[in-house]
Amino acid sequence: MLHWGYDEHNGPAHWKEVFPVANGDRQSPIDIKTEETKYDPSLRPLNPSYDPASAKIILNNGHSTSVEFDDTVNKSVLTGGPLSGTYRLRQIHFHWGSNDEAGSEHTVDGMKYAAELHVVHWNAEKYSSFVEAACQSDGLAVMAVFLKIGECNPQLNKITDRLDTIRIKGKKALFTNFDPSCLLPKSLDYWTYFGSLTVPPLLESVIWIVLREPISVCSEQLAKFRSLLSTAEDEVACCLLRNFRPPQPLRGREVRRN
Ligand SMILES: CCN[C@H]1CN(CCOC)S(=O)(=O)c2sc(S(N)(=O)=O)cc21
Ligand SMILES: [Zn+2]
Repeated sequence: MLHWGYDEHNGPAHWKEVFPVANGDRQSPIDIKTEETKYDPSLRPLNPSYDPASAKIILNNGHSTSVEFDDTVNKSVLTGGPLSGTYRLRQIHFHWGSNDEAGSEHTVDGMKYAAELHVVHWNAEKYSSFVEAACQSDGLAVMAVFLKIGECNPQLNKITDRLDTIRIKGKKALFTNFDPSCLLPKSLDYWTYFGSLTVPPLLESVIWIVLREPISVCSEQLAKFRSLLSTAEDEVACCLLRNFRPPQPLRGREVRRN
């Protein structure tokens, strides 16, 4: 396998050839069987607190589009929920499919949403860098938000309207004055479980916080994500039509809810 991706020859079924942890016992995403989730009274309300000035750039890394934040200080953080300590906002990115019927990474009782937003944070209280945190079992906290096909989402336009300036892999553009809270649903009720990155290196260092209420997205907005290229300037252009990993075995893990 050359470089990992989402095509037939380098997609999720091949990742174990280079990243053996792909067959580990705390891999993500998972299918959330709602009847088997366990209410946990010790779970606290989620407390995202983001400063729009932390937003820096919007980027196409060939696998997704991300907004990168200044994580050199505790300006934009997530506390509460299942977390002990302060997790610092690093970046947000999206996963989508080649059609509106699939695209989310987590599924709920087997149901796929059209796309999924990931808000990535790292444990800046215990670890001195993102890279160090990414190798620790409690190093990362990713909040997942489902995107349900329906009305166009005006907040999402802040991102989709900029994608034509970063079509080619590696392209980035200034992107500031953006608070990702504008992409969160009304309710911050969630499921939580211990898992991994859903992209190589698939590190088993993520506390997943999956919001139960979806936000909306329309077909036209999804089409803009699919028009991003997974290829660089000097390569034959190839659209990033899908970039979701399918659900992985639960291996006895518990999914708790607040
Ligand atoms: C487009 C973002 N690609 C990845 C970039 N980083 C990986 C670097 O590993 C040391 S990261 O840790 O910020 C994350 S978390 C993540 S997922 N789908 O599990 O939430 C994907 C990525
Ligand atoms: Zn992701």
